[in-house]
Amino acid sequence: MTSFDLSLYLVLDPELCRTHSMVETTQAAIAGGATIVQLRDKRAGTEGLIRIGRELMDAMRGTGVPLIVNDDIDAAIAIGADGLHVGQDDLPTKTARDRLGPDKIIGLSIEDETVARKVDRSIVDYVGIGPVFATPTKPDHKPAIGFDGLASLVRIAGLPSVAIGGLKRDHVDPVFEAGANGIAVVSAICGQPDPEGATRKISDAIKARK
Ligand SMILES: Cc1ncc(COP(=O)(O)OP(=O)(O)O)c(N)n1
Ligand SMILES: Cc1nc(C(=O)O)sc1CCOP(=O)(O)O
Ligand SMILES: [Mg+2]
Repeated sequence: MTSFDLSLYLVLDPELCRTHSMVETTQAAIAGGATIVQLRDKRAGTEGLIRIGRELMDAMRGTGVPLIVNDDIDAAIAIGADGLHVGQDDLPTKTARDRLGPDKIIGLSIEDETVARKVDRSIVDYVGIGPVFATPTKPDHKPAIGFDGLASLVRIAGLPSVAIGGLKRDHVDPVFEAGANGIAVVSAICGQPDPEGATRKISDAIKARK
C-alpha cells in the first residue's frame, strides 16, 4: 500500500483553477504543504483525464505526494495514479479493489450514518466526509452535516478520514477536533492569487496543532 497523509488534501477542479493551471496549482500547493492531491475534472472524459493526469504525475514525481483520481478507474489505471476516490453513486469499492489490486489507495465518500455503517473496512482505505458546509464548488452536494455530523461519521466509519465541503483555513481546528485526520479543500487553494501561500497558511495551522 502506498503510504498517505490526509492532513492537507487538495482536490483539483479545472473550473476553479483559473489563476494558475492545474499543474502550476499542484506544484505550488505541494511547496506550501499539501500532502495528497486528487484530480477531479467532471468534464474532461477519460482521454482528457489521462492527458492531464500524466502531466500531474510528471510534476509530482519525487515529491512523495500521492495522486488520486476521482471517479474514473480507467483513467486512474492508465495514468498509474496512486489511487481512486469514489462516491456512493460511482463504481462499487469491491470492483475498484478487484481492478486496482491491493497496493492502490481507495477513498470513499460518506455523507450520512446509513452509508457510514456500510463501509467495507477491508476494502476502503479512507473516507471523505461531507459536505461540512454547503459549497458552490459541488452544486449537487448532499445536505450539510456541520462539525457535529462530521464527528459522528468519523466515529462510525472507523477509518482514516478527511472532511470536505466549504472548508477554509479557519476550520482546521474544528475539523481535527471532530476527529478527522485531514481537511480537503478546492476553492481555498484553486483559483487563489497565491496558491502556495494559501496552502501554507492551512498547513501552518495544521502543524500548530501537533
Ligand atoms: C476527499 C473527497 N471527499 C468527497 C468527494 C466527493 O466524491 P463524490 O461524492 O463521488 O462526488 P464527486 O466528487 O464525484 O462530484 C471527493 N471527490 N473527494
Ligand atoms: C468535491 C466535493 N465533495 C464534497 C462532498 O461533500 O462530498 S464537497 C466538494 C467540493 C468542496 O469544494 P470547496 O472546498 O471549494 O468547498
Ligand atoms: Mg464521484
